[in-house]
Amino acid sequence: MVRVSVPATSANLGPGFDSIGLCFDLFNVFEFDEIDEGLCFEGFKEEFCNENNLIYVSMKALFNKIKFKPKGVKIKLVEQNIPIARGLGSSSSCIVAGVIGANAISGYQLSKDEILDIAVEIEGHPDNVAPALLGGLIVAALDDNKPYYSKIEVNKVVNFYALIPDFMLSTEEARKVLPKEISLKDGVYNVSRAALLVAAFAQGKYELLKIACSDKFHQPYRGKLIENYDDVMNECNKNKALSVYLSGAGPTIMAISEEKEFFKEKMRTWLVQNKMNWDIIELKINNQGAIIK
Ligand SMILES: Nc1ncnc2c1ncn2[C@@H]1O[C@H](COP(=O)(O)OP(=O)(O)OP(=O)(O)O)[C@@H](O)[C@H]1O
Ligand SMILES: N[C@@H](CCO)C(=O)O
Repeated sequence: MVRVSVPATSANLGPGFDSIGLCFDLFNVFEFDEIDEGLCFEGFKEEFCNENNLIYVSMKALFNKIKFKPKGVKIKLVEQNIPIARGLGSSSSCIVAGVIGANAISGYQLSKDEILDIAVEIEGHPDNVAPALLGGLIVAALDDNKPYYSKIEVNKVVNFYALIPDFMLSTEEARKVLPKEISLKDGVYNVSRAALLVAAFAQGKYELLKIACSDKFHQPYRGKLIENYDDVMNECNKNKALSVYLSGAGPTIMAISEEKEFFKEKMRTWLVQNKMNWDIIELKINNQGAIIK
């Protein structure tokens, strides 16, 4: 049996659409076994117990690549801590776990970079699967669909608060509302901020995040899909967040704050007063990425 633990991620970080992502200490845990025959699921909701299960699809991608035929496969969901379709990388946790689990079952034939290539091919963009696999802050670009990346270990502490609504927003739906083209002005706005964001994390200059985390590529369009989006963003800013951005494809809104309990308690009280059934959790950066236990 192989046990794989895959962390949550927050992609885009504002301006880094499809290219920047950060890894957090919140894990989904899976177990993999080669069995005598068939496909067996344990611990999953009924809707995921079939051949379309993203973990199984990801396993098959690796098996096909190396031409390995398992007799049968058992996949167990041991812990699901990453909420589904909330912008915290639940799909990349499944993809990364599946590819790692299949690599283990078939005798560890592929390297981490080869695992990443397969995971990116399945997800279509690298900004969730790369930090989930490798940890830290990942900056990545695709060239001919192959990912090229650089990892920054983030060691200077800053507090991240995920404000998680009680409704889902799938990445598929959230990509449908994006514009096909962007203006040069918006391009310059995002390119300059994405570069500033990476430098701010590399040098621990978090005071730059206020400017660096803003975006014109996706947030203005996706914000309209999220009830209370503007109110939550404004309230985080009122409570002196260093920065606020839409995590991944949303609907989770991520606030970065130098304040600790004060920020969390103020926001929690405000959510209750406004009868909004959102959760707020503190997340710590994880520099390690997915592990086999
Ligand atoms: N435990 C699970 N078992 C099977 N499939 C899962 C599981 N968790 C997530 N998924 C798959 O991932 C999909 C959600 O992925 P989606 O990309 O929409 O959101 P996300 O990955 O949570 O957020 P984001 O990509 O914005 O960070 C689900 O519809 C399902 O297909
Ligand atoms: N970069 C992706 C992240 C979600 O998977 C998006 O914003 O659609």
